[in-house]
Amino acid sequence: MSGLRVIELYSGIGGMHYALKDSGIPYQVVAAIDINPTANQIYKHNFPDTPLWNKTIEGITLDDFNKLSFDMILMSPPCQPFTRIGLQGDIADPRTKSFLYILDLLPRLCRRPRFILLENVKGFETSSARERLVKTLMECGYTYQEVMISPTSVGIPNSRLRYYLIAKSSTENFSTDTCSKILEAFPHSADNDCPAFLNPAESNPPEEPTVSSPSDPDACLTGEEDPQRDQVLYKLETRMDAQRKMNQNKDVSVRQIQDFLEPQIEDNIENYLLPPKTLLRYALLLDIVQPTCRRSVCFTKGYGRYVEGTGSVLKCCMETEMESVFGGLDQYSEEEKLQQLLRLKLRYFTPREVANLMGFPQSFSFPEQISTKQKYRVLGNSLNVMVVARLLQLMVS
Ligand SMILES: C[S@@+](CC[C@H](N)C(=O)[O-])C[C@H]1O[C@@H](n2cnc3c(N)ncnc32)[C@H](O)[C@@H]1O
Repeated sequence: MSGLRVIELYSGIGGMHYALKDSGIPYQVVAAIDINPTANQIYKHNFPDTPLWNKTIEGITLDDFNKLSFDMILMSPPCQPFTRIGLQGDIADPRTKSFLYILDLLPRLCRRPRFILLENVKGFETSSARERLVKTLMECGYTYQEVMISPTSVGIPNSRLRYYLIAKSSTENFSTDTCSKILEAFPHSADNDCPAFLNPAESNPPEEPTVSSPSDPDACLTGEEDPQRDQVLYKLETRMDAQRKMNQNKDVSVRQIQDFLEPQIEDNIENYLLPPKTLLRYALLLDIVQPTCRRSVCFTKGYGRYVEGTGSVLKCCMETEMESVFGGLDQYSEEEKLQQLLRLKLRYFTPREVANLMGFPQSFSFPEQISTKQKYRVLGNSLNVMVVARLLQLMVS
């Protein structure tokens, strides 16, 4: 196949571009489009030869899009309108405007792209934006498959459950079987009896998708059968939380955290140790992992600044047992408490390590002037490169 002409919308730091590279598909990114100056600096630093448009998507005319004559759209529209903890403004949120503009343009393009891949947060699957997307794709004669998947599916010890949609123009040679379910594993894997693509001719109009139990263990906290599930062991953790983490750590199909750590961090560790104030105030809320673990929670853009729910921290002292520190913590004075917590030697993952856990290659780097806070921020907005690479291969094959 000759190189596909690709447009990367909402390009950020180029997660989609790295996924394309990783997929082995011959390609040429003919335009990357984003309005974030920091993300754009990082993108330019890593892909100096790719045309990068610092423009709002809705400010680009149909004519300009036609001139690009592209075969593939890759896009991760802003997720804030769809996040479960957000206001869920959905299509009424101004941040969805550019996405609706793309849906409006698609039927009017002189030459529609052969492939479309979209990434978004869990929550998108029940949105009106998703309904409109699916409706537009069907009207334009695309076959598509939706997938909800986390990087643990590609052996990476990080939870980042995301919604993906892959679509191909029906002029391509595909299976005509239907599958309206949102898959929870890669299409055609042993876990699925669903075919890879949903054919518009045989499918029903878009409706509320069915998602069975979430594949992301961090999102799977029902366990109603266990009467002791809510009993707190230590560190605000219930028996069920502990069991879930233990099961994740036993899954040898997932690599260990230590494979993703920077080798020379000891020289620089002071910059990443959790400060005493954070330890004292938030110790019970931290998600703590150690190098031998096979799990970590999703790194968000607030990592390093906020503690709760922004990403795991690393216990560097292997000799100190968590239970020995957290067991009787509430009986100590503040000073004693701090001494206990310091024994764990807790630190943040470095931006490089977060990038590793998100599947970015070693060739990816940040320009010198980008601060640590900015690095965490743009990484938190990005995606898992290896998951997208796998979906691209499935879409194009
Ligand atoms: C979820 S992030 C995408 C991240 C990207 N896939 C990556 O790997 O870094 C969404 C991006 O969309 C950009 N964005 C939001 N609204 C936009 C618009 N109307 N036009 C262009 N870019 C926009 C933001 O600046 C942000 O970088």
